[in-house]
Amino acid sequence: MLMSSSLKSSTVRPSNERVFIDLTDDTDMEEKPLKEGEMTFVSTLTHRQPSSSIPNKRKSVEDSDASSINKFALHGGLSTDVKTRIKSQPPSTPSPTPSSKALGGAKLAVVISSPSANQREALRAPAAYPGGHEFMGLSEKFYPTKSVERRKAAKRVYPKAREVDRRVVPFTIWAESAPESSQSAESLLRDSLNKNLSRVAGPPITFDIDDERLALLSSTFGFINDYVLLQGVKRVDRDFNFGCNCVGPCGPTTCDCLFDEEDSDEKITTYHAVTTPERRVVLHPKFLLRRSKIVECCELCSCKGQCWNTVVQRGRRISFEIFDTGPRGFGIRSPDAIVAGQFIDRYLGEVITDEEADHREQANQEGQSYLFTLDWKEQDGVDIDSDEDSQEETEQLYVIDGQKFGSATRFINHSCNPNCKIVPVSTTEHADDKLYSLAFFALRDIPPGTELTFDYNPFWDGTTSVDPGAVKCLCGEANCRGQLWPNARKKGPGNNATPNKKSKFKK
Ligand SMILES: C[S@@+](CC[C@H](N)C(=O)[O-])C[C@H]1O[C@@H](n2cnc3c(N)ncnc32)[C@H](O)[C@@H]1O
Repeated sequence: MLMSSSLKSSTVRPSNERVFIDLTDDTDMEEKPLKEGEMTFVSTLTHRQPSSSIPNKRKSVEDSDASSINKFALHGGLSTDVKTRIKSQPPSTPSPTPSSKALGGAKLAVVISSPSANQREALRAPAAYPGGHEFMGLSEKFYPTKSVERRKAAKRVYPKAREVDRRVVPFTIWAESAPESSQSAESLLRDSLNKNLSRVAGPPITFDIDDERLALLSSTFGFINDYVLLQGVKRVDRDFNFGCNCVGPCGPTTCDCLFDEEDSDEKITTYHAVTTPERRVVLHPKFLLRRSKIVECCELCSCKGQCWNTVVQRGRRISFEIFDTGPRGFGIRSPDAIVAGQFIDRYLGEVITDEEADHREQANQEGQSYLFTLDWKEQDGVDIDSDEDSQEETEQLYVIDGQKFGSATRFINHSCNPNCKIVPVSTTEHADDKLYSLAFFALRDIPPGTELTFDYNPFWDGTTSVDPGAVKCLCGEANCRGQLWPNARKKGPGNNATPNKKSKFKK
């Protein structure tokens, strides 16, 4: 940690005294600053003694770059001013954490800014984030540091004041990477990103992006292994789930998990094996032309989820490289050869309600869009007007937001001549019509190093007039439609984004 170079303490403190180091640089504090010398053991950091359970005495930080970096480590992200500082100056050499002896027996507590709404969510669902609390840099214990929160606390509106527990949240970025003074802020952020990636399931994900942009990406995006369900999003009760009752091995045309062909009792085969050296199981060619959902076998099935009909749930098998496409932002390609029908990866992110997605979309009118509505069921031949539950269903749609957390597929750009498509897949939760996987499959053989793309508007009605308010398409294909979505509303890659939420997915 960074404070021992300025560690001056020699005074013996009573063992029950607690010393606070304040890594926030809130400017909304009204309290009188501590007098110089009141706390002698740290000089370059803000420090204070609590006069009650809510911290209220401090002097402002003389922020060093190292404290800024620490702030990043604690928050899992950077404020704009911190980004600027990191860009302009390298961090100073961090030093070891002061021992309790050096503190004269006093207990040490570190104060960080109150977590953001997203960080609070991560605290509630740590399992979904590789590294859990540590990745987010937070423990479940924290003090409110913003004056508005402290005022609420005074009125007992805020939950009981809490403190950061350093035993739960070590300063891992320092302890594990022990950066040299020559290590740039960018490379620290790169290390942090690599650490996040080391916890992501599957083959390697690498980058061909300059250090500065990679650092920014590292500070704004985190890779996850599964959906993160946010407020208002629930899975169906496990008791409602079910599996197949196949006698003997599940058959490619007989398994109960397969849907029937329209107007026939014949089952739709989902996957089949192809003769490659690895004998890959791929999406059946007929299925590439369908809009059907796939229901994979699961542990509740007679096969216990061990048969051929379990591809998406087994996870990604190909490596990715995220690279800079220039005008279309980051894109993604694989160093591996991909065969037609091969599973690529799932689209992941925070799962939010449709209402929350509308708020986020409003707030991000100009930015890139990572929202993806899970509206397959609504489009599954249901006559919305005559369905008595339709109102309820419409209100309860869920949306995946891959902006802050997601998988590498959140970097897949649109093309009017795409080489991938998305298929809705139920893996383990057969009864859950609202929450299922969005799985990318290759539409054709894709040579190594080719950018992966899909059609953001697969149910394009053929209109040739380009909406001037729409996001311009820069795919460069001969059949380019000129726009990503049919109108200025940008709700998501893959969603056709009309306000009445008509979807591309049809069974
Ligand atoms: C899901 S993101 C794709 C990854 C994104 N390029 C990035 O840098 O993170 C969707 C956004 O990428 C951009 N994009 C994707 N395909 C594009 C295309 N064909 N032409 C122009 N922009 C595109 C748009 O800004 C869109 O909102």
